[in-house]
Amino acid sequence: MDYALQTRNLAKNFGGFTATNNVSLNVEAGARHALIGPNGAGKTTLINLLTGFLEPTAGHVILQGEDVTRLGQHQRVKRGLARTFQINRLFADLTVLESVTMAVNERLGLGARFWKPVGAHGQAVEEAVALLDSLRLLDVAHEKTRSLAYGKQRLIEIALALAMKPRVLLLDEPAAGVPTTESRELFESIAALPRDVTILLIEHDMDLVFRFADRISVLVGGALLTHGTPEVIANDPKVREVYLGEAICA
Ligand SMILES: Nc1ncnc2c1ncn2[C@@H]1O[C@H](COP(=O)(O)OP(=O)(O)OP(=O)(O)O)[C@@H](O)[C@H]1O
Repeated sequence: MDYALQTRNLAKNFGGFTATNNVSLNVEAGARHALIGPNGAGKTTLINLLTGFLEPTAGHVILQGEDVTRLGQHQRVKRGLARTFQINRLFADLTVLESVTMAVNERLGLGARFWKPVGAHGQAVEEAVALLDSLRLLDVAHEKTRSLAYGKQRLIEIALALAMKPRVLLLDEPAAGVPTTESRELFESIAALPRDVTILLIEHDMDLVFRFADRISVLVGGALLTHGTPEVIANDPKVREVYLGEAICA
C-alpha cells in the first residue's frame, strides 16, 4: 500500500494529560480521509503534531515514507505537507489574486513581495491565475478578500495552501462558521481537487464528512477508536455510542 502520511505510536502529553494516545494512523496516497471525534478528542493536537507545530512526547510522523518527526514546520511544507486553519488568516486588504500570487512567490523563494504590483512577477501571477481557475475563483480574482462571502474566503485559504504545491493537504474544519448554503459549494470545490493531492480533513459536520470522505478515522480521548470506509464507520456500534444523539448516516 502506498501511504502519503502515517503516524507510528504517536503520543502527546500536556503535563499529566494525554491528548494523543499511541496513535498509528495510515493515510493512503490520493485518499479523502476524514478525522472525526467529539470535542476534545485530540483532532487539532494530532494535526499540530503532523505539521510539526507541536513536538510529540513519543512516536513518529512519516511523510511519503520519510520520517519527518524531527523536522520543523517549514521543512515539512517543503516536503509537501500543507495545512489550513480553523480561523481566518487572510490579509483582508489584498485582492484574491494578490494573496495567491504572494503565496506562490513564497514557494518560489521570492519572498512575500505584496507591496509590488502583481504584474511584476509574471510566472507567479500565471500560476496563481491557473490555480484560481481550477477552483472556479477567477471571477473574484480582483476583489478584496474581505468583500467575499465567508465560504469563498475559506476556499481562498485552500488556494493559498495549494500554492505550496502540496502532496498532502490538511484541512482543519474548512466549513467552520460557513453557512450551510455555502458549505455544500465549498465541499464540491474541495471534492474536485486533483487526486494527486491527498487530503486529511477534520470536520464536525457529519453530513459533509460522509459525502466527501472515502476513509474515516475516529478519535476518542486522544486514541484511535476505529477506522474504515464510511459504510463501516456508519454501522459501527462503538461509533454510534460515541455520537449518541447525533445523526451518522452514510
Ligand atoms: N496546549 C495545551 N495544553 C494543555 N491541554 C491542551 C493543549 N492543547 C489541547 N489540550 C487539551 O487536549 C485535548 C484535545 O484538544 P484538541 O483541541 O486537540 O481536541 P479537538 O478534538 O480538536 O477538539 P475540538 O473538536 O473541540 O476542536 C483537550 O482536552 C484540550 O483541552
